[in-house]
This record gives sequence, structure tokens and C-alpha cells, in this order.
Amino acid sequence: MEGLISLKTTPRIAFSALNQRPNKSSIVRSVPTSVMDAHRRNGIAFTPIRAQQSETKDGAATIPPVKEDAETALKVKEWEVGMFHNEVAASQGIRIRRRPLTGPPLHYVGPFEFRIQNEGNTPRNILEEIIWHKDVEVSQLKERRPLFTLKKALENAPPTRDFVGALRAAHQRTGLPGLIAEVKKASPSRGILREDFDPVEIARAYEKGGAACLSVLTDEKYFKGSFENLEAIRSAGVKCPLLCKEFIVDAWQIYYARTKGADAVLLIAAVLPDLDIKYMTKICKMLGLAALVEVHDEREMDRVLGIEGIELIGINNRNLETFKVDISNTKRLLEGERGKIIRQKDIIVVGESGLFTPDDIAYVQEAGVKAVLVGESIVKQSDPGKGITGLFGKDISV
Ligand SMILES: O=P(O)(O)OC[C@@H](O)[C@@H](O)c1c[nH]c2ccccc12
Repeated sequence: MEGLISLKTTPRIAFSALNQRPNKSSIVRSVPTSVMDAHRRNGIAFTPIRAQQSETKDGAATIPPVKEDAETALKVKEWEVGMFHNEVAASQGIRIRRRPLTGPPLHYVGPFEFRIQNEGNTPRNILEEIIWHKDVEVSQLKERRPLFTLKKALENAPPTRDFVGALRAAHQRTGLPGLIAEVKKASPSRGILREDFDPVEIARAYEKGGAACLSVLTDEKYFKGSFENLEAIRSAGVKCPLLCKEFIVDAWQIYYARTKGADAVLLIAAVLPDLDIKYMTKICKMLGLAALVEVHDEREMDRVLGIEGIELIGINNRNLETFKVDISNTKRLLEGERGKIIRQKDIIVVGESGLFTPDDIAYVQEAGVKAVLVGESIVKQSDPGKGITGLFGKDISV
């Protein structure tokens, strides 16, 4: 795994902007030291290996000509912003990096080369791999559907449905956690869950079986979901509010989800720094969407409890970095002071993943959840509606 990867630092932007050649000291100063510090903290070694300078006859160093190219400058800038993002995220305990570390492509090399000793362009775990893939996917999609076209489409969009209200009502009606039933064909940890997968049929069966809300996976590569599924369910007359189950890394995706019929979106605290969560929950409010903010450990829970205006927190019992499932995670995160704050703020907590039996439901309810998010155990049943009855140990549709 360990490999030597060249990190190309590119001090040229600043110089070309000033239209002047760098001298040696300015080159050194312009290397993004904050980025290097962040990597050092992460145990990544930087070693300057070769100055790409040539010597003139009298021994003075010359710098190769700088190619002034706006596109190059933009790419490099984007990369620098990505590095800055990783640094902020790391300071909040977020281990998922938004982009690979390898930097701009080879021909953007500036006068210095740096070498980092780690697997900088290899994702450390599946969540990181998904996020890197999503980052590229979103930047391509954005080019085809720029934000202003989405905003235009939303001018005539039908109103959203009340996702949080539906969960509260279901909880009051049944005395059990409100169910968010997930339309899920596959996952990286479990493979294909259901071969004969008709999303609309499954959604209808869930609604009939008493689900309060539905969750529809839209990631294609890793979960075999799609935005077409979300749209199809929405236009088939299903009344349950719909959660767009997507890996959101860019606010553009929230607008996109809304144009495809979502009533709620997922924001993953293991991926998004506090500022992103704040900004994105504001956008959700503006668009009439609920935000389900997902946490999976104490640190993420504490970060999210520190953010104003959060109504819905999901505790994922599956660690998205290791796939390990442990439903006692829900209990642990709701104990003591944290549970107290949640009750004071009247936040609805959703127990997510790994719930299969009435005992599992009773266990997370006892821990303090008012809602659950369930996929595998019900989507696998030949009649997913009856699967709900099996999960709760009783018919919750009446
Ligand atoms: O199929 P399960 O174990 O019942 O889990 C459902 C849901 O919690 C899970 O799909 C999930 C929770 N958080 C996520 C984030 C992304 C993708 C998927 C998920």
C-alpha cells in the first residue's frame, strides 16, 4: 500500500497573477504550508526531492517558463480548496477526505516537486471511495444541469410533504417508532439484496404495510439506486414523504434532489464539516426539505448537537468505514447528557441499520428513538409490506 507519490505543488498561480517571476525565497514561501502541516499531522511525510531548476553557465538558477493558462489555474485552485477542506474537516475529527491528495495532473508541475509517503490516491475505506467518486460525478452532472436551471425548474414544483410530521404522527398513532422503509436494491457490504427489484411496487407495499416515510437510494455505482427510482415513486401516487438517500458533498445536490421529488435529504456528519451542515440545513429549510443528519459516534453526535435548528438526527449502527454493525451504538449515543439535550430540543432520533426483529425495535425504542430506518430486513421479503409486520411483531398499518 505504501507508495511514493509525487505531490506537485504549484506556486505559479500567485506569480502569474502578479505577472512576475518568482525568486527562490518567494517559491518557498508560496508552498501551501498549511496543507503540508495538515498532512504532517496525518502522518504524511513531505520530502522535497528535486528542484526543477536548471543552472545557467554562470551558475544562476533559472525557472522553466510558466504556462499561463486560465483552465490550469482554475484546476489548481480547485485542488487547493479541496486540500483546505480536508484540513478543516480533519480538525473536526472527520477522517474522510473529499479528494485524493495527489494534486493536479503532471503537466501542471511547478518549479518544485514534493514527494508524499502514503497511499494518497488510494481511498482508505469504502466511504472515502464513494465520496471521491461522488465528487467527480457531481462536478460532471453540475455542468449539464447548472444551478440556475434547477432553480428555474423549482419555480413550478409541487410543495414538499412534511417528513418530520409524518414520523411524529406515526409514533403517536402506533406507540412504536415511526418507520422509514428503505427502497434498497444492493449495498457494498451486503451485495444484491433483491433480484426482482421493482422500486414502485416495493414503495407501494411499504406504504400499505404502514411505513410513515420511505427512503430511496439514488447512488448508482455502489447501491444500484437511481434518481429515476425516486422520480418514479413520486409520480406513481405514493403519499409517504420521500428521503433522497444520497451522499451529499455539494449543495447543488440538494436542489437536484428537490427537482426529483425528494421531501428530505441525508447529511452525513462523517463526511461534512460543521459549516457545511449549517449551510446545507439552511438550504433545506429554504426549499421545504427535512434534513436527516447522520452520526455514528459520540464526537459526531456532539458536533451535530452544537448546531442550531437540527430537527432530525439519525444514529447509524453501521460504521460506514468498516461495515461493522452494532445496534448498541444507538443506545450508547443516547445515554446521559446527550439524551437530555435531545429531549430538551425535541429532536427526533432515527435508529438506522441492522434492525431485523421486534426485539431490535424494542431495544432502540427503549434507548430513546422515535423513528427507525430499515432496509435489508424488509426489502428481502417476497412481500415487503408483510416484512414490516414481521419486523414490528404486529400489523402497524391499522
Ligand atoms: O439495510 P439496513 O441495515 O436496514 O440499513 C438501512 C439504512 O440504515 C442504510 O442503508 C444506511 C444508513 N445510512 C446510510 C448512508 C448511506 C447509504 C446507506 C445508509
